[in-house]
Order: sequence, then C-alpha cells, then structure tokens
Amino acid sequence: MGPIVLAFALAVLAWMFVVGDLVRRHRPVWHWYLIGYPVAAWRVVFTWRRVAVLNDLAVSRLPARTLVGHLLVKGDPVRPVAPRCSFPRATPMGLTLVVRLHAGQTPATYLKAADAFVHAWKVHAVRVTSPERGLVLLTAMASDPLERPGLATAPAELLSALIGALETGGAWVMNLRLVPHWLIVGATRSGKSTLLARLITQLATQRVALVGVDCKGGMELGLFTARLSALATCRREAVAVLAALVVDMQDRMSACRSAGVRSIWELPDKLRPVPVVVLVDEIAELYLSDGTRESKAEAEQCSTLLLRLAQLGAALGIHLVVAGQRVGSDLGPGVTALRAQLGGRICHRVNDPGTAEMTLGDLNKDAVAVAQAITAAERGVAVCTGPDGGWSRARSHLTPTDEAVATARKYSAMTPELPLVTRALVALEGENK
Ligand SMILES: Nc1ncnc2c1ncn2[C@@H]1O[C@H](COP(=O)(O)OP(=O)(O)OP(=O)(O)O)[C@@H](O)[C@H]1O
Repeated sequence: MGPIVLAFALAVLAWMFVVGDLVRRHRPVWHWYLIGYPVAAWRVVFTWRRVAVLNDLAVSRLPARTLVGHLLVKGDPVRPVAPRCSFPRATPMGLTLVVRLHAGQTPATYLKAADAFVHAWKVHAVRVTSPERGLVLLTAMASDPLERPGLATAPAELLSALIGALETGGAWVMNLRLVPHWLIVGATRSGKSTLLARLITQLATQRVALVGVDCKGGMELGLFTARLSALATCRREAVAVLAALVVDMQDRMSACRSAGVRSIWELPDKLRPVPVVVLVDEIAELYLSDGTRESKAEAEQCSTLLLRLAQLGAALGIHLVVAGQRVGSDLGPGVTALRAQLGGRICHRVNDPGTAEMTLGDLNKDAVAVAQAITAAERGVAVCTGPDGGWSRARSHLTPTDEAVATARKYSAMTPELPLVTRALVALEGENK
C-alpha cells in the first residue's frame, strides 16, 4: 500500500509543479477556456452592478427632483439601475460583453471606468469601443497577448508588409497604398531598427525600389545595401538623393499629365514607374545643425525636400517611412509640417511625454497614455494607428539581423535602378575627390 500512496503523491506533485508551471508560463488557450474564463465571467456578472454604481454608470429611473406638497425636493434618487449588459463571451484572449447605454450616456463615461473594470475583474486590460450607436463593447484581455504574440498572417499585396501582431490577435499590417507615409518613434533600444528590418524583408520580395537615408554612417540600413536602390550615409548625400527623388517625382507628374490620369496607379502597367519607399533612420540627423551656415542650409534643404516628397509623393508612388528617437518642434519648424503629412504613426517606448504627444496626440489622446505605459522590457511593443483612424497596441515580429541581411541578398537581383538618384550620388562622389 505504502509504495502506491508514495507513487500517487509523487505523481500529484509532478503534475502540480511541472504541468502547473508549464500552464502558468505558456498560458495555453484550453487553460483559459476551462478555468480562467468561468472565473472571470463569474466576476463580471457578480461585480457588474457594484462597479456600475461606483463609477456613475448606473442611473435611477426616479427623477432627481420632485414636488412634496409645495416644496421642490432635489437629491440623489435611490436604487440606481445598472446599464444592461450581455453575458460575457469567451474569446481566445479574454472575454467581451456588450453594454446598452442609458439614454444620455456616452462611451466616454465607460472609458473613464476602464481601470475600475480591470481591477474588479482582475484582468490585464479592458478596451472600450462603440461598434454601434447606443452600444459599448467591453473587451477584457486576460493577460498581455503581446508577451508571446502568435504568428499572424495577412494576404500578400504590393506595398503591404506584415509587421507583427496586434493586441487583438490580428495581423499588424503596414499598407503603404492605404496609408502612404509613416512616422516611427521610439527611445534607443525600443525596437525601431528591428521594425525597419522587418519592413525591408517584407518589401524586398516585391517590385519596389527601396532607398535608405541613414545619416548614422549607414550603420543600420547599410546591412541591406544589396537590396537598396540607393543609400545616403551622410546629410550631403541625403540632400543629393532627396533632390533627385523630387526631380523623379516631377517626371512622374508629367507622365500622369500626358496620360490624363491623377496617379501612377491609373497608368497602364507598361508605363507605370516602380514605386519607391524612402526609409529614413534617425530623422534628427537630418534636421539638427551645428550652427555653421553650410549645416543650416543642408538641414533646411532636407526639411523642404522631405516635405515636398510627403506632400506630393503618395499619388506618384513615392512613400516615406521616417524613424527617430524623438520628434519635437525643437528640431526645426519643418518637423511639425512633415509630421502632419505622415499619416501612419508608430510609437514605441519613449523617454519624454512630449514625443508620445507629438506622435499620437493629434490623432488620439487615449493612445498617448497607452504609449507612455510601455516599459523598457517590452521591446518591439508599440502603439500603432490603423487605416480606419483607430489605434492598437502591437508588437513587431523579431527579425534577426542575419535573417534580414540574407533576405536582402537573396532578392538583390530584384533591386530596381533609379538612374537619377544613382547619377546624383556618383556626381557627389566626383565632387568629393
Ligand atoms: N519585436 C521584438 N521582439 C523582441 N525583441 C525585440 C523586438 N524588437 C526589438 N527587440 C530587441 O530589442 C533590441 C533593440 O532593438 P533595436 O535595435 O531595433 O532598437 P532601436 O530602437 O533601433 O535602438 P537604437 O535607436 O539604439 O538603434 C534588439 O536587439 C532586439 O533584441
């Protein structure tokens, strides 16, 4: 009897420590459906009224003022009624419930109460959206889905890159046909270069010209030279490359005018010029000057040229992806104007609230707070805007440098020629000799 009991006890201990630990670390979906969801749903149902009352979501059917004889009595009516909500529905990441707003309520009241829901239901986060007038959808996430994001998939499309996974479990896609220009910010070691590497590996397989502007001596983008149509490694080269691209853009304009169309996408396939994606790593290197006249003139030229490309490039197949550690008006007046043209925004962890505000503040105030909450340990996590004007937390797929370099080499034969840009760089080299 003794050995059987001992074996049984050992088996139970092994189950608790080994299997329990695996479950805790990997949080498999079945564990959530079997144990996590029933507990969380129970919490939602039993705390709903109390949370609603404490956060002013419950409204009494009695009037706040009434006549008693000839006296008007004002006060807080008794027995407020909590808004009606559906039974929580399980999702692989957490649960959702639909709430019917009381007349006079707006989703903003629920946004304010989101933190209260998080604590009452003991979940990682609660997002509030309004899919329909009069309804609010509360999406509770049991744990941070971006800790171990799954491999999302997306259909392959020209100028579209699968960057990573969204907090909702969907694919994080940067589609330059939908949102032509992007601004990527993040403090040092937050994941900007990894994201650019991912973008390059995704675009490398397509008929797209990639132009790098990396004034940190080409340390980051230089790795992908094999698949780049041109690379500027200092500000003088950047001015030459951007000026050549502006001339190329004017040629594209004339081609469209002669064909009587408003964008290169309406041109017949044979006449359509190759789309160009300009990747700028560290925008501050283009805008900051050391006070000399020459440096100031270069910075101003860069600012004007980038702005022109951003203003006119979208319809002509010239796209900007600009990355930097910080963006602020102190870099120069041109930065704010350029930011207004970069419709797509990605904000990693930032060191100062001003940069998060500058990146996302003009689009969505809630997103700024979420971006500021990204910690140093959450590398590659960012708040990104979507084509529908919404925003989401997301994480890029970690593309190791050697993998990105190998992809760039593999598709080097697909690198399109940009004769104007190449000529400008050769002329500059000749001047330097
Ligand atoms: N999506 C990700 N998932 C996991 N780790 C990541 C991710 N993105 C980046 N990292 C890690 O963070 C480190 C720093 O990333 P990266 O070099 O891209 O930062 P950065 O913002 O470009 O920094 P810097 O401005 O100093 O160049 C990388 O070495 C990588 O290990």
